[in-house]
Amino acid sequence: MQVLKFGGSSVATPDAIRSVASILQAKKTNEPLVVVVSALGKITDQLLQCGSLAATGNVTYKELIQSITQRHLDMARELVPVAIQSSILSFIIQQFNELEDICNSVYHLKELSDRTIARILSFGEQLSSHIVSTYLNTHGITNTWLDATKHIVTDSNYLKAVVNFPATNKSIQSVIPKQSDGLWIVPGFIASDEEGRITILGRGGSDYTAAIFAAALQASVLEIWTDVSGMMTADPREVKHAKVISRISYQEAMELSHFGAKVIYPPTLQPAMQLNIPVWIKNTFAPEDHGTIIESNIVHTKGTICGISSIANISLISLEGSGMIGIPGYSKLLFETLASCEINVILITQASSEHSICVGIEASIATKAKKALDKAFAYEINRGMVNPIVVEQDLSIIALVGDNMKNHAGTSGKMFGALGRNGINVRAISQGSSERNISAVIASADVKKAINVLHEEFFETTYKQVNVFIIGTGNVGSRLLAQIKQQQAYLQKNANIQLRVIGIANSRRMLFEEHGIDLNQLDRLDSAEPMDLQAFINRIQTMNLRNSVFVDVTASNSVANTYADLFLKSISVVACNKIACSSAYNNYQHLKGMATDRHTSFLFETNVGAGLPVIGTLNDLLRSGDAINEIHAVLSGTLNFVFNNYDGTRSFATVVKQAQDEGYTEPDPRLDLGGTDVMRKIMILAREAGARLEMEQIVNHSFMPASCMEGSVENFYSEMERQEAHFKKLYTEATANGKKLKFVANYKNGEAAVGLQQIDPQHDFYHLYGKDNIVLFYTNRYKDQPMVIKGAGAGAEVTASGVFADIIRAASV
Ligand SMILES: NC(=O)C1=CN([C@@H]2O[C@H](COP(=O)(O)OP(=O)(O)OC[C@H]3O[C@@H](n4cnc5c(N)ncnc54)[C@H](O)[C@@H]3O)[C@@H](O)[C@H]2O)C=CC1
Ligand SMILES: N[C@@H](CC=O)C(=O)O
Repeated sequence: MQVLKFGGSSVATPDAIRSVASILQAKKTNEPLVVVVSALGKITDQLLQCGSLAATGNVTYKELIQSITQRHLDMARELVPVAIQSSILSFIIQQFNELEDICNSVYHLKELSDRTIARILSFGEQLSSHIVSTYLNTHGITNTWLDATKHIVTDSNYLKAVVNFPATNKSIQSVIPKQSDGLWIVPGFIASDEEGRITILGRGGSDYTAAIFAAALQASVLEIWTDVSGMMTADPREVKHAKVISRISYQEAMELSHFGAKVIYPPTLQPAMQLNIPVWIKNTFAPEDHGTIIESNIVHTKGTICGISSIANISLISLEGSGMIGIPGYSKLLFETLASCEINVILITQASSEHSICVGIEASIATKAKKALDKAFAYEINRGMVNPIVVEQDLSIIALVGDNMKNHAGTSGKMFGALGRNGINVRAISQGSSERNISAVIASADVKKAINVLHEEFFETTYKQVNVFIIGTGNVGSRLLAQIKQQQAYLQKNANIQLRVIGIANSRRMLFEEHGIDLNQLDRLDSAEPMDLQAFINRIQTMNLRNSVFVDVTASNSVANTYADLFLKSISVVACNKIACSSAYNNYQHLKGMATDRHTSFLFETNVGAGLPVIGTLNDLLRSGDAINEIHAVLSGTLNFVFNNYDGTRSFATVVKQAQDEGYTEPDPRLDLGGTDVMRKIMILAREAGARLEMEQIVNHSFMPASCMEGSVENFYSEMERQEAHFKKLYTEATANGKKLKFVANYKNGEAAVGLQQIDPQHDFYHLYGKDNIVLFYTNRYKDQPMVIKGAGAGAEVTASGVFADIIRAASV
């Protein structure tokens, strides 16, 4: 014996009913089949509306009945051959005449009792089951229509009737023999009381009918056919990569369904569950899909949780006060008051300090609850023993569900770690002793992000999604975008990172694409909306995507000033812009502190030495217990290039211009030539090493004539031409001494200085070619021979790759 139930969507259209027929045909079983049918999709709501309109004196119920009649007639005409249509058509018309008579009475009496509602609603299943039965009979699938109202016996609670199981089981067993190959079509949802008055079985009623038949007949399986391929690991409208759960226990299904997975309403499956009858969720429109089997004793081989669910529109009600500690009776009064107002409590937490009790309830009844509780606790509130009730709004519950969580350490750590890293504040937590569910109350605005974060953490072993927002598409930014484009597929395949660029901006335009910008179509930026920095930041925050990384590839002060707002939302920042880290020490520390507090990344490896691993190495030394005592370095790629290439045959200005054209200089090359860029870098290293250093404290022995540094960049170049003799003299003197010119930065004992030096051939800095940088770290462990880091220290390609590495580091946290 098998029982199958087809829901409203499975019988909503003629094609859907044809699919039902194919499914039944494919069964080819010798077992008896009972097929329970819901009303055509949306009909139950419309029938209810007919009753309500009539009861409120609104005559449009007649038009609504007309259109419902038409839908059923059209359905029958399309499905049943013309020659034999007349009997089903007259049945439909007769049923709707009856419905109209009932609604007319409601209209005249302006009275709509529960009994009448039950009667009105019963037409939906009566009609759909007759149409299905007739269609099947006329297409070679012989069946018997069985009136559920004659066999399911209930009390007279018309809208949520309670089944009399002994009478019902006996009646069903008497009409359906266990040993047969018959097929019965049964209307779901409807029953009758002992006087034969129609009753309905409440929410999920057709599932209940099916479960009642399955239990009465001790079916081998109960199949629930619907329009999705089973219960999923998360709501697929929220989580793109949600997967169907192939097997799940009854208890897990209960928990998941309670928390919003609307595929089934498990309480209605209770009769089948009590007898351990497996319940199989299948898709009428994709019958080849496996679906979900709900049964007992599931052994999950993978993972500790089977799904993630959520409930929206929650309010938290808090009862708090020092007068509660150690005094029994507060929770009794709280829950009694809520119960007396028929307020359902969805979640409960109480701290072991007994100082507060917090309950989650439906938001729509929060005001009613507060009023009732303030009244109930008026005495205690007036005496200051407890505070007036606090209601927090705009909240939702998210829950992890899984039998395997029991006695399995680490699930909640993983859950809250992932939420924390993404800046999702948890307002309340609840875990029952069954350890099958961990629930957290969070802001509704964070729900989508939270579910995705958790889904990724627990289910998506394939890859982690990282959402990147880049400002700056110049010299370095354009190379960064090219490198990301080249590596996206590689990262997904080899590093399990799906790196999506969601926003790009420069000083003129900004472009967003929630599902990732196609990096082959970057010219779209030229016609995108005008750049507005605040709007760009707001957009990142409101998109609220998980694993968001902001990348600053500008040299802009205003962009650097946005980092704090980003950290507030736990968004990681990667910057090659040096302004933030070389700003006032307090600001630098504040930003680093914020990033740490928010468990997010602030990475700026390229601030010193471009793509060279300078800051990372320094931090590794410190983390492993070493201390930086001295730093000696050549930190300007531009100046090293200039002094390596200037020999008096071309003007100094021409060589500087070449450095700029090759992408080594700052957007404003005067910062390189005047030494500011090197001052920033040595200060950043000193700060990272633990020194509290400001720019004003660094001594700069500048070699630039003051006149070159005044006015515009144009003036800078023309004045350098005029001062050629000065640069030639510097060069000639050094060469005459057998030395090379290097712009050197030194740090020792909390003091730093930068300046041009003549370097002799024995020095580590002498053989430093092209645009290379070199850094010598003298530490407690590297006393005599320093740790040396050397290599290309400027250039768009290497800098972009350093930024890219920081993005991947931020993504890998
Ligand atoms: N070139 C190199 O070797 C290295 C450069 N860097 C740093 O990289 C950063 C970028 O350098 P480049 O790409 O050479 O500069 P660039 O001048 O070529 O590009 C700067 C980009 O930032 C955009 N931008 C500037 N201000 C903006 C604002 N307020 N809002 C939106 N967009 C804005 C510009 O439109 C442009 O797209 C600089 O901070 C530099 O210090 C760091 C290490 C090495
Ligand atoms: N302009 C800088 C680039 C790297 O920070 C340099 O020349 O070193």
